[in-house]
Amino acid sequence: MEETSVRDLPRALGNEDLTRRLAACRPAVFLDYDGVLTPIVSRPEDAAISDGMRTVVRDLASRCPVCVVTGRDRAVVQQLMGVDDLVVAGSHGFDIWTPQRGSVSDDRVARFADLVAAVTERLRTETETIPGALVEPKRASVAVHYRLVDPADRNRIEAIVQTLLTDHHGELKVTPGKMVYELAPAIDWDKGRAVLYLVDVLGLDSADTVPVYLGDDITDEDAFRALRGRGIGILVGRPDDPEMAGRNTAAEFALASVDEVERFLTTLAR
Ligand SMILES: O=P(O)(O)OC[C@H]1O[C@H](O[C@H]2O[C@H](CO)[C@@H](O)[C@H](O)[C@H]2O)[C@H](O)[C@@H](O)[C@@H]1O
Repeated sequence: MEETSVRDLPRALGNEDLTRRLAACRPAVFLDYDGVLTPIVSRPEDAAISDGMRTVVRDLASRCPVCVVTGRDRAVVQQLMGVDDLVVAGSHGFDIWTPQRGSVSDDRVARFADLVAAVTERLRTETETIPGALVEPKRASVAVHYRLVDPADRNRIEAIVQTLLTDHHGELKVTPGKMVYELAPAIDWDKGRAVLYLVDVLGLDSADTVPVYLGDDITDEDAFRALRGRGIGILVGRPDDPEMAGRNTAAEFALASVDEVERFLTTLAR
């Protein structure tokens, strides 16, 4: 799979090649939430979408298919966005919902509810004495955040996660994100699989539709890879951001910030 240094990605805004490709087909837009529709902030519960971004997402959804593909719990992201009529794939694509059909998740996911509950409980108990550690429960996965943890204590979080992986060998997987470990059932499913599933379920697999995915985090790379050759991946972030340092990406284009995302979506919505 072809990957590019974030530093070498062409910018999406004003890019002639991208403009030509988008003009030739109807876009189907897949949007990550944190770092794309809202800036990264210290506490997950404070990541509220701006009125301007909410309006442009709504405008876009009235013109073409729009899906939110997020690591967040589905209900939480719907509440944070103040929008409940979009297709949402929550918990990194493990929990997929459409306004017309309700839940359309892969059947395997429901079997892991007990595992996710047990891992969430252990994370809560074992990180209790680490100041700043945040455990974020979700319907089909769980995150443990260390953004607010003293750097000297972060290895304690990593050790807890490693022990959980050992104790649940073969049934649990971890994906690192931006100052977070995301723990999910170890099934062959991720944001990339979720996007391809949605393309199929929503009937977007036609020659006149081009899937466009906007994401910023490591888990979004699965979606960029999945769309290579059949869609367009756009990475949101700057190469000089320490959380992007040294990263290679399967995305084809870049937007530098949430403000640029809003400008790009505004252009698409016209
Ligand atoms: O797939 P996404 O919609 O981008 O969600 C990825 C994770 O985002 C959230 O955590 C990140 O954003 C927080 C708020 O800006 C920040 O405090 C945290 O450090 C970041 O990792 C969210 O809380 C997670 O559940 C998502 O999986």
